[in-house]
Amino acid sequence: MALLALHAVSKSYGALKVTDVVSLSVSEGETLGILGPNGAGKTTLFNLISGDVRPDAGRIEFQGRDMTALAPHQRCRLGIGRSYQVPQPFGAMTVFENCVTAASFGAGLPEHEAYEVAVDVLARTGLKAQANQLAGGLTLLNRKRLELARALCTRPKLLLLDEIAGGLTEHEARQLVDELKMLKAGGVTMVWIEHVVHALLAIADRLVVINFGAKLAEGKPRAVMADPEVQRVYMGMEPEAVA
Ligand SMILES: Nc1ncnc2c1ncn2[C@@H]1O[C@H](COP(=O)(O)OP(=O)(O)OP(=O)(O)O)[C@@H](O)[C@H]1O
Repeated sequence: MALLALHAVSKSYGALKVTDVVSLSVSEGETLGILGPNGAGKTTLFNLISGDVRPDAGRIEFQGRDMTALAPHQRCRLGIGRSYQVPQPFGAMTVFENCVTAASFGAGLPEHEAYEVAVDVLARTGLKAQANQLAGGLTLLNRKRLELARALCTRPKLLLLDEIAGGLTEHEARQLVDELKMLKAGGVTMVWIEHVVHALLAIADRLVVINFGAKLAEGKPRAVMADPEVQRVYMGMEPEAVA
């Protein structure tokens, strides 16, 4: 049974069909990469999965259960954690407080357990030394790490990562990929939207390419990147990554 399954999901904003009859599934333990040009509808797909946006048509299942009508906090409790493209920490709180808040309200943990989860997650995301810093003063890499940490504190079975490597230097992106590889080795199922193709290729088991709201290609990463249609769509974007 798939951990997550989308069945013919559609979403329009006025005349703009942003998600066009998309079906896809994610297996337990898998890392699925999602690629697509700007405005293709990738973040909307995450919004549909996390419940921030309701579909006009179609069905979304998690662990075999229809969750199409559930609110975002209910989906979070079921085990869907997400990071946002633009990090959204509570800037006036410390890194640790941000994590405890995510564990308390996202996962619904009692205080002492939320503290334990926060300590564990900070160690796993390389943020232990920054635990008492205000989130608003972090570097971009650490803001990205905190975005990841806050999602992990909700104890997700499925982790949705939205352009978490965006804006990072090569070296920083490599560090982040190493941390994600450790999470993957620990059994976390991930769906990762990313424009930094080489980062995605370093970890994804499978790729889906979205264009104009619909699936353009799907399969093993190397085969998808060698697809002439995918290369055409990416031409001028990251040509070296598809060579
Ligand atoms: N709430 C909304 N109201 C109207 N249009 C929207 C809304 N949300 C998204 N859109 C439009 O839907 C399209 C897809 O947006 P989306 O953010 O899903 O794309 P994306 O593939 O994630 O893009 P990027 O790679 O630039 O982040 C865009 O044209 C966007 O302007």
